[in-house]
Amino acid sequence: MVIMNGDGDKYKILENKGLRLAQHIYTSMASGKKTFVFNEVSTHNKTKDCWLIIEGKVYDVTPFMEDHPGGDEVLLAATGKDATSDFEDVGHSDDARGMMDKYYIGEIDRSTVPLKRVFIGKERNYNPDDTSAVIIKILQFLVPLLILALAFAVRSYTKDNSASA
Ligand code: HEM
Repeated sequence: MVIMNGDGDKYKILENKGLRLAQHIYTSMASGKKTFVFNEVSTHNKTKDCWLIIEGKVYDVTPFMEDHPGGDEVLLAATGKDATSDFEDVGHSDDARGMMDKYYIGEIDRSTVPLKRVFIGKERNYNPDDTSAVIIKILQFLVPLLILALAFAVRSYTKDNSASA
């Protein structure tokens, strides 16, 4: 099953021992550059050696760290994971996106990226034609009516009896 979040990102839902995991589906195409595995990219997480994964591509932003307008700390904090949503959430300009090519070093092997847990809500068995719910509603009216009718019957029975006595 494939779902889409509010930002238009697509996720493939995988079931694993009752746990639902969502794997980000990237729209970018492989480009013939080197393909890295996640563990390799993750080791580049220092001030003088910083690689990022954004939309399925790997960027070596080491030379850009000092000049990054958002600071080097945010870049470091975005290492060791898929930084796509971090990058998107900031709302980077077209200029910023244009700069990315300079730092692009290859693709990430998507199957090696740890799955991200996303909350997709509880499944509800909502059924507008739920007959049991309709029966309960009818019973809610009928039961008090039956009790009332029974009370009247008992009352008129005892009245008749006392009148004939
Ligand atoms: C190759 C990767 C990146 C490039 C080339 C880049 C470039 C830029 C540029 C040019 C700006 C100035 C504002 C703009 O033009 O949008 C900026 C701002 C910023 N960036 Fe990045 N960025 C990158 C990755 C990231 C990542 C992964 C984060 C993590 C959250 C991040 C966080 C920020 C923040 C917080 C600002 C400051 C926004 C503000 O104060 O308005 N950037 N970036």
